[in-house]
Amino acid sequence: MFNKVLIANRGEIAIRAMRACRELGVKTVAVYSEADKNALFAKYADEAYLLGPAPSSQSYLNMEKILDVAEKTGSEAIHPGYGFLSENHVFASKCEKAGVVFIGPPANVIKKMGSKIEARKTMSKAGVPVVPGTENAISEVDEAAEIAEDIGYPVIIKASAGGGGIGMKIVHSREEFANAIASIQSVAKSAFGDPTVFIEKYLDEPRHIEFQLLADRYGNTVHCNERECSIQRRHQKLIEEAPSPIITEEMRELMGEAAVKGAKSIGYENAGTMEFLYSKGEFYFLEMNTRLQVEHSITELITGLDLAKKQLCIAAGEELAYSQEDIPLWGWAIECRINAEDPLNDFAPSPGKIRRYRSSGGPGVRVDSGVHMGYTISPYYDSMISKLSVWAPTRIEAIHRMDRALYEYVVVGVATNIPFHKAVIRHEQFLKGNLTTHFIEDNSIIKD
Ligand SMILES: Nc1ncc2cc(-c3cccc4ccccc34)c(N3CC[C@@H](N)C3)nc2n1
Ligand SMILES: [Ca+2]
Repeated sequence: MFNKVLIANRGEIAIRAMRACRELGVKTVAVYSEADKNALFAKYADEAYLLGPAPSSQSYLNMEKILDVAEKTGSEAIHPGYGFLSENHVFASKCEKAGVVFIGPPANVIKKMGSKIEARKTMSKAGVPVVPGTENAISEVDEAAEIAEDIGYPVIIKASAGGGGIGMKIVHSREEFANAIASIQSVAKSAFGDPTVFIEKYLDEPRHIEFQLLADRYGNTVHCNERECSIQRRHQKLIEEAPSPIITEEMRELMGEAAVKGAKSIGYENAGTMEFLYSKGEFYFLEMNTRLQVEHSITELITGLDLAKKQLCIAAGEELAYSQEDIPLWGWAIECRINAEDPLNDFAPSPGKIRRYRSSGGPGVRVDSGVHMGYTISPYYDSMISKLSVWAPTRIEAIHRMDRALYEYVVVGVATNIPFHKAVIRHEQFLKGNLTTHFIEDNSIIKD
């Protein structure tokens, strides 16, 4: 096991990684920006170093500075968290070259899964169902139009380098096609510096079901069940649950097997998530995330696993001491992302100083937070205050528990989306488990 690990992130995920290190007796090094000099994570670490000014490009994305601190402090490994450099294959290979262990998959695997076209092709070859669509990048518009005809409208055009829903456009007819391709290519070019696009059959009302994976460096790979992430708003996940109300035992086995098969086919290592679209009893590979995700907490709650510790153990060369049968699924977990956003002002970020703060507690409640009383939420980063997760033996009990936990949560000084979560968790469609990706707009839940 490592003696010292640098956490190249901030907020709740930095504390999450540091908690895992502390339990393993590993020393921790924090790196922070000017805006985070009073942040909890910087205090929690054994050592903390200033990276630079608040803008991410001058701090949490500054690869050289981070590697410099790792070298100076004798950190043997770097935990990238999520966001920032966590799926940056250039950074992962710089770590490898610098002799610092990047806690995640090998750089070439990150690179491969970062291209949606490459990922689709690889998964299709491995026998994982993919959405019907183009095999390769679109080059000629006319040829692409032919393919769209074969697929059958509506189709969706996606940027290969895209993620989180940026660079997607639904096309309903031939007439719209040419303009749609051109607009996505220019969006992709400006957003990702890569105009490559591809086409898929548009699945109506899909559910977003993702499988948590764990793989060691010796080929042992298991899945840790699924998470339902369909309650999204503008591609930002808001409420997640594990397991999914729609996935049966049989379907879980089929999708889990596909996820493991796909991960093995690319030589996956460490924690990862395979995202599927689920529609009319069929599932299709959507994309693979080569990092630990925000919502990993609910998987930990229903399995008893500590995924962050597993990441450290795997990166340190330990074998995964589990076979698939050893991974339990017990009870039900729900997570609400508590953000400093104003639901009555189109969820606009609401940075500022937290004057009163009392997080929820009691039976079956877990709060992963990076803030504290008196902390000022910065406009430079995402507006997450915390992840509020609950566990209970059944879904309905988990819903009642989340309702109670939301009632207890006190944040004064910034607007939060707590009222929004209260409305969703009480909504009859939610109670019934009717969670399509159109849930929010279909149910105009925005009002307080
Ligand atoms: N072929 C095909 N058909 C329907 C889709 C619908 C969506 C989608 C669109 C809007 C919200 C969503 C929420 C959860 C899951 C998927 C969606 C979608 N994506 C891809 C990125 C993800 N954040 C949203 N891809 C799709 N692909
Ligand atoms: Ca992704």
